[in-house]
Amino acid sequence: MKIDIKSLSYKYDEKKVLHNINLSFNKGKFYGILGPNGSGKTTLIKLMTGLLSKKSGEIFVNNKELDTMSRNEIAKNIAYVPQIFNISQGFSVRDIVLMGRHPYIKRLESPSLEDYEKVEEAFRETNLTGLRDRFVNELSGGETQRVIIARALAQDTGIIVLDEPISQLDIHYQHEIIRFLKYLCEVKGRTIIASLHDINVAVNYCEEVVVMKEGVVKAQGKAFDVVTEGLIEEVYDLKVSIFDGKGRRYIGW
Ligand SMILES: Nc1ncnc2c1ncn2[C@@H]1O[C@H](COP(=O)(O)OP(=O)(O)OP(=O)(O)O)[C@@H](O)[C@H]1O
Repeated sequence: MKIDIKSLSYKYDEKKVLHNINLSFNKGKFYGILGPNGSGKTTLIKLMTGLLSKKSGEIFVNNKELDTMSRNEIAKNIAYVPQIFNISQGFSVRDIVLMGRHPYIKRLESPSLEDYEKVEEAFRETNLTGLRDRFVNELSGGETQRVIIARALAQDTGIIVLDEPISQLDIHYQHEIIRFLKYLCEVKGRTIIASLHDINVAVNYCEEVVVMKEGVVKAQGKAFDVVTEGLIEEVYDLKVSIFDGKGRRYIGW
């Protein structure tokens, strides 16, 4: 399960926001996309999940051009966890997670036994079993984020793309979600791509990072190799110090 991006550029009306992006995301790895506000992370994510249609360049999902894939086909390959999830009143946790099965349920048909089993599995994996009958608009931010991740799991895709999955969470839930994403890569072989604002999390948990600035990929590769004091200063315009200890790397300012 992989995504290959070749010579991708994008503009909103006349404003060019991505410039000649070339990237590959490979099976079973956890990728972090870093970069300052407005550097193009969300735009890139929306293009690779088919939410925005590209204007130049190529995006391949498992060697198939994204443009040639139906919405359903994309949804069977890539699950998307958005940055902001507006939940309509009146949906239970179970309703939302079952929505992950939509690509598999034929029009006018009811969910199958397999659909319900996938939903139950997603509940178990995200520790949501006890919350399944609650209304989603009555949950905390951390619980809501877990519900959206559970929906992505129920979608049963090889690739999960998340836009800032932990930026609204306290450190307990940040840790829980990041560890869970790592487990999905290492144990379940999923490809995880997440935009992240926390450089410390990206460096210590992601196998590879992509660092963007003003719509350009400034660096990509193994997190420990790529994230240097010089690169952070160049990209974020901020002097930082990097410390190593107990097998971890800390970026301080
Ligand atoms: N719908 C839109 N119409 C016009 N310009 C947009 C639109 N969405 C984003 N932009 C612009 O595109 C650029 C990239 O935005 P994008 O949201 O992709 O960045 P980002 O790295 O995800 O930012 P953040 O970290 O703040 O979420 C910014 O200059 C932004 O103002």
